[in-house]
Amino acid sequence: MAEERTGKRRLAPEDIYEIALVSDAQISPDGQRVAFVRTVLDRERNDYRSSIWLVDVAGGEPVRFTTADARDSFPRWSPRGDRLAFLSNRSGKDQVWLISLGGGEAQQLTRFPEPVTHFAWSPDGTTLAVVTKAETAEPPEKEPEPETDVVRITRIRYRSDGTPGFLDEKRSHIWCVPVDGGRPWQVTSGDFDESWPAWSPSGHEIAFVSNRTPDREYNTVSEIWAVRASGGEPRPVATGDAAYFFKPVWSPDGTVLAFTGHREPFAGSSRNHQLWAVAAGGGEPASLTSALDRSVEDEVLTDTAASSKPGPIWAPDGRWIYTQVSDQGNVHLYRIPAGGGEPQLVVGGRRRVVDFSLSADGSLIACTVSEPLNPCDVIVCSADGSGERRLTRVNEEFFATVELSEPEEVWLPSASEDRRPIHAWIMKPIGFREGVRYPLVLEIHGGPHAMYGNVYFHEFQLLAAQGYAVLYTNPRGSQGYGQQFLSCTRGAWGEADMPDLMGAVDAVIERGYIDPSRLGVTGGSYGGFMTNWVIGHTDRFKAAVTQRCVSNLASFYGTSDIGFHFGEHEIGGTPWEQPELYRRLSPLTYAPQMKTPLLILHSEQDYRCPIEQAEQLYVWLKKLGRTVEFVRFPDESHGLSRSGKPKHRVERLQHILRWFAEYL
Ligand SMILES: CSCC[C@H](NC=O)C(=O)N[C@@H](CO)C(=O)O
Repeated sequence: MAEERTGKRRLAPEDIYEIALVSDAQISPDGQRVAFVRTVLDRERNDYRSSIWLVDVAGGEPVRFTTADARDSFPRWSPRGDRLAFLSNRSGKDQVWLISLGGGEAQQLTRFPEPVTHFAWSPDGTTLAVVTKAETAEPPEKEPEPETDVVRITRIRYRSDGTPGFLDEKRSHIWCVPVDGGRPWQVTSGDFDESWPAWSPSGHEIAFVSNRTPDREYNTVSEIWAVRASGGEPRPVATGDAAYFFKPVWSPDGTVLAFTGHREPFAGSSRNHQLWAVAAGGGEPASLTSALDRSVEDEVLTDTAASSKPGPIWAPDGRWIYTQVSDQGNVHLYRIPAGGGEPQLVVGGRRRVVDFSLSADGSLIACTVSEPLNPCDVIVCSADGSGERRLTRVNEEFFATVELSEPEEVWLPSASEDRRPIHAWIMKPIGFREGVRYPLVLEIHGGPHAMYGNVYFHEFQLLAAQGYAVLYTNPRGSQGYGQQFLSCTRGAWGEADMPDLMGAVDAVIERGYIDPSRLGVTGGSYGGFMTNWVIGHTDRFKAAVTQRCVSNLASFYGTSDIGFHFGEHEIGGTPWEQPELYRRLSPLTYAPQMKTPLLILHSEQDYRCPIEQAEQLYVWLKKLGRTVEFVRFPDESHGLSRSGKPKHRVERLQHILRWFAEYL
């Protein structure tokens, strides 16, 4: 029907292979060109490939600049703009490569035995500050054979989601690597993990992020330190037990350091990240965004994006600091007066500013943006946001062939006593006709401190393509609506937010085109927790899919890589201090009440919400005689839906569609 009307076909799970992802838009110092990363899913190799592309700011077709059959990422212009440094796995592990804008092949700069995870150009363009866990600059002649395969664990942090196996004893440190020959030297050392190097404008010092507190094994502190580029003892800049600081950036005159974060490390993601400034010599940091009541980070969730690492950027005239701000489902670019004052919106609209960069004179900005019907493109505008132009149309051709459902942005009353309006999006099914009543799928986001928003979401579009209406909301606990809304789910998981979800479902049913006997529910991570919670507290849903879920908070405390801090803060105590609270808030407690046919999707290497969470739920429901199925994804982590092997990503989507087709 839809096809007849529009001449377009319906979206399919495998269409993830048709969508190219662009990210990390880096404008050249002279503002003439933008380098960006273009990532595609390689069906044959069941892997990802990415390359660096260039596009003229004046317009024209983007051109592919790096051509290796590899994963190239993180392009960064030399200060003179005559070459690009980037990360590439061409030699096996990610290392720094250099390519001249004048032509010629890329040259490998670093040969560390461990991957390089981040780097920064020195202001004079002679040296790179590089982050790696390597202990030597060159690989050893021969890797020593391990004496045993038995693993001895002595630290509380011994696994980290996304790192297969167990964490090793190596630490991430900063090295300096001369760009035109010469031996690299190690700048920081010791039992600390360093990240995010930022050169002082004079090139004498490097600021960085580390946790150097004595209790660092157990706490979640993140401090700002600085060290002479030649090496030596680092000095504290913004440190101590109340530091939860990231992404340092120097003022152009070198007197001030700005960074993001907050002052309650244990509260983690449940606090807005603010922008702070401190005298570069150290002192008391002052917040520049305390009146904003929003986070200066990108908090939006999607299943269709490549990663980049944007941080605040100080304008060359020293007046402004540019930063992302998460606001009601959008991620906008703001500039914050460095001396204090009203933040100014620079790039707004119903969209997500994924990353951004400034030309050397600060007159031009390049950004990657994402919108509900377009996953990603590169735009350019002036320093105040005026004169915006789109430089790429990466997926225009593909999206001209498929029909998408345009999400309607609405505010719907919560079913809680306060009837608070909850921000939500409704997608009508493809082929929608007046007078017909459709099944509805409620999507619940994770975090809980993240947000859905104005971005393309393949899973939602697929459900709409299969004839479902889709509802997604930002209930209590979500980012983007202020501190009070963000943290009010503490000690009240499920209890505080379920009424918001159910109020939204009721409000959509009232619109008249939903069949109330055909409601489905799904979500991942905390959204999986909530899916379990919801079906344990109501029988209104006819089918459910729980993904990377949590079912038992007491075992989550001991098995998740973040259980002993995130879990403890979010629930409000340890399992031995609050056994009744852990029992009350665990979905498993309500398993006997769960009647909804449930599909459990889980990755076997999920160390965030370990697969034992799914196993417990599966066996309990099976023993209770319920309709339940368990699909396990080998060699995948918590990030399966976003960065898993392409074939598994397609299979995951197919399982979701299959379950709803059968039970909804
Ligand atoms: C419910 S326990 C851990 C939840 C996890 N939070 C932090 O890592 C989570 O909900 N993650 C979300 C958002 O990133 C996800 O979609 O995986």
